[in-house]
Amino acid sequence: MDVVYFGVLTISDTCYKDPSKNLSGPKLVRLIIESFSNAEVACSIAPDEHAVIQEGLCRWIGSDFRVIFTTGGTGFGPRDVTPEATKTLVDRDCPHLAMVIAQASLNKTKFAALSRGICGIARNTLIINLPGSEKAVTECFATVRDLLPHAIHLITNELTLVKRTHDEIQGSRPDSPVMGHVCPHKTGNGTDSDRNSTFPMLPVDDVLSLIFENVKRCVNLKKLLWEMTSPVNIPPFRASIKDGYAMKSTGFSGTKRVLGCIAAGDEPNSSPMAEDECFKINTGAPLPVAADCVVQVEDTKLLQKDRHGNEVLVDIIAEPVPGLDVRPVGHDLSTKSFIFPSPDPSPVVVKSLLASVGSRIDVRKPKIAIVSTGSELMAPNDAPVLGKIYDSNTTMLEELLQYFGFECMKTTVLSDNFDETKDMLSDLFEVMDFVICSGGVSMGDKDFVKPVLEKLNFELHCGRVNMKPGKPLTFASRNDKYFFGLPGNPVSAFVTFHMFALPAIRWAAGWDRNKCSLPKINVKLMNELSLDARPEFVRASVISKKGVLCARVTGDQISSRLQSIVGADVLIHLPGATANRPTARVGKTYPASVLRYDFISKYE
Ligand SMILES: Nc1nc2c(c(=O)[nH]1)N[C@H]1C(S)=C(S)[C@@H](COP(=O)(O)OP(=O)(O)OC[C@H]3O[C@@H](n4cnc5c(N)ncnc54)[C@H](O)[C@@H]3O)O[C@H]1N2
Ligand code: MOO
Ligand SMILES: [Mg+2]
Repeated sequence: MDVVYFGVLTISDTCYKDPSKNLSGPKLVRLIIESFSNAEVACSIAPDEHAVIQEGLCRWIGSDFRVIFTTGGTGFGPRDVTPEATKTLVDRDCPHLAMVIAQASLNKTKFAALSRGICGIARNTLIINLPGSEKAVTECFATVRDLLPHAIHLITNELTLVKRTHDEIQGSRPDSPVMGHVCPHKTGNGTDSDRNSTFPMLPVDDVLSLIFENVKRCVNLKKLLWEMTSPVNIPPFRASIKDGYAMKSTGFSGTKRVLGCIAAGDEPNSSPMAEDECFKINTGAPLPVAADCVVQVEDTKLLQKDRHGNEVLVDIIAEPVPGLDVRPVGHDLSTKSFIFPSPDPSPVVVKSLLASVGSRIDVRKPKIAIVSTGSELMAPNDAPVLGKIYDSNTTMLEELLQYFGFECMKTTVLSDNFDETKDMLSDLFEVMDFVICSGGVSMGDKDFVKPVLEKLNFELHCGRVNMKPGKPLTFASRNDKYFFGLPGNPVSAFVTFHMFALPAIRWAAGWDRNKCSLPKINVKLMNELSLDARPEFVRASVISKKGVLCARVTGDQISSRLQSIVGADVLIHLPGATANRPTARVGKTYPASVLRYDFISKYE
């Protein structure tokens, strides 16, 4: 097993004079050894002197040392010069690494703002400045620990080292529960000797960013809807809020003569009315011109009817006050004001609000087709055939589109054939904006989707995502045409539809970016789960226990088992496993994407 060399340089006048005071240096050494079984760590102490610090660093840079941690000398004191001494030695800055450290430290204490440590690459060596305290180095090391194997591989740019980095540093400690760690950067060249996928395994968030960067909007909802003003007042007349009697508020309570009845739909009555007179009126009916208030029927007594049964005299018990139970003209929405107080593209909202002002706009929606690939697929109404399976993805994706308010214009099932796939996609894209395809995107010699896209001159933005399920997800575009290649396993297709295809379609349909992805909540985990090397999106039912949202996993999570979507309210986001974090524990809180509106399965 190859050794990976680390250097730890303590930078402190005090420790230089009295090494027994050096606590953070030995602490770092222990942390490195505990984390990486094949690590060899050299350590040294330098005073806060620019030249001596550089001398110490240069002893290690460019030799076999892959990572140097410095501790101390990063503060605001006049002799704190570690960042300056480091800066002139590095060839390439790593500001984001420094940012991650700062961010994590700031979460613990705002005094972290007084540390000026930098990170950078000097030849083949990564230098990381950490503060001087033992507590700070422990916290900062925990922040960067998992990044180191990948960082080392990237700096050295060696595929063999990637593998070694995996196998030796992270995965194969005899006591490590994490075997087979997956490096998101790992890509092969697809040749006979390296048959790994040529597509880098991108983080989920990077794929979402690629989607938002590349998908164009097919409609400008801002211009079309959000800036639209009302052509009418609601209500268009002063309307009664109650069933009761309309009168003048100046007439006070007491006995009043009933002049007639006004029902919803009647024209506003403009006959004169004295203070001791009133009209019987229904909810929603227009107030008589002479009236300024309504007293509800419960606050009146019927005193007299005529022989036809019509009311003649009523006793008004409650005091009539101006405006009582009257909705003024334009109270709910006035002419020329915005119809939508905020952008909300839900079809229910848009269509009903437009209807309320007497308008109808057919907002252009993305044109979407669903394609299922697989020579093994039978339609659900076919008689069973040996070797074939029923196609569930077509139905599932069609229903999902409908559930989220989009339409599927066409569905097609294709066998695993290059030309058939190419011709069909070519035809579909004559009309469609989106093709949501499932199957045929992984590593098999019948997985033709990626080659077909290349043949059709699509740009493949993503061919693999670091997630489970859904690894081979493919996203490609050509001008204003977009292709999602969801992995064929039904649950992978289900999860990747929600995580990627839905946000893309919503974005194209004009939704605000922060509304495109499923809403997220926090849930308490009810099952202990071993973590996969890939971040995992686990289907679970939500149970509200006295208001606390708890999530129970829906059985076996293998991506072929469609039953795991039964009762699935959320996708719990579990992180990838590390040597220190092999499991997700019961009672721990995790973020979860909400799959459906009725997302609480049970109340306890
Ligand atoms: N050598 C490797 N093999 C596989 C890898 C890998 O990285 N290296 N990835 C695996 C992962 S992860 C997934 S997910 C699948 C995805 O494969 P494809 O997208 O190529 O899909 P197919 O191979 O066509 O089918 C996979 C599976 O799903 C069933 N299927 C497909 N379509 C439907 C449908 N419409 N209804 C129901 N079931 C469907 C199909 O019969 C297969 O069993 O690849 C792994 N392989
Ligand atoms: O990504 Mo696959 O979906 O792990 O089965
Ligand atoms: Mg396949």
